[in-house]
Amino acid sequence: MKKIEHIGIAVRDLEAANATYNAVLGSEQYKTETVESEGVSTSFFKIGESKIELLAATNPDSPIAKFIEKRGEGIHHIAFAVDDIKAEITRLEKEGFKLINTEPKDGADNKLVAFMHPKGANGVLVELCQEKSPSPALPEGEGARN
Ligand SMILES: CC[C@@H](C(=O)O)C(=O)SCCNC(=O)CCNC(=O)[C@H](O)C(C)(C)COP(=O)(O)OP(=O)(O)OC[C@H]1O[C@@H](n2cnc3c(N)ncnc32)[C@H](O)[C@@H]1OP(=O)(O)O
Ligand SMILES: [Co+2]
Repeated sequence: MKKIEHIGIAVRDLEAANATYNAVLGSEQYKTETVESEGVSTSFFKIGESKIELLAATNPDSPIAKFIEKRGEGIHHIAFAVDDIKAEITRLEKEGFKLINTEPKDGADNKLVAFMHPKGANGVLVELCQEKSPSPALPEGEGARN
């Protein structure tokens, strides 16, 4: 694992939290994105080589809605950057850790993601994050309409 890619913070009101973290970090979010498959709306702030990801629920069954109901707002997960997410999943499973999803799935900010259950990681939900490779460039002339 290479670095902390982001820290996820569960919030009730994304716009209000954006204003708070704008003031705390002295910079604006560089991106907002809804990932409906995860039931979240997110915004991202750069902080050195890492990021803060604010997460608000988009529906009552969202993991963020459940988390806030049980524990209130706060740190929800830590995401580590990896080069090869499938290899990391295999390595962690061999070490005896329980992965919530063993097939990488689409996350926010152009990433493939997988989660480790908090029960196996001292109460911390761990996310693995791999940058998606850019789509291969089309040969010259292909893809143009005229
Ligand atoms: C935007 C996409 C992506 C990105 O690109 O960055 C994201 O970050 S998406 C983030 C949202 N998605 C997820 O969190 C997916 C992974 N999470 C899950 O699959 C579930 O939330 C869970 C971790 C398996 C828990 O689900 P469930 O068992 O249904 O919830 P419970 O409420 O019953 O909790 C059981 C147990 O686990 C504790 N818990 C829940 N969430 C967390 C957490 N984030 N950190 C630590 N502990 C957590 C919860 O308190 C319960 O504990 P006990 O009460 O002691 O049993
Ligand atoms: Co995340």
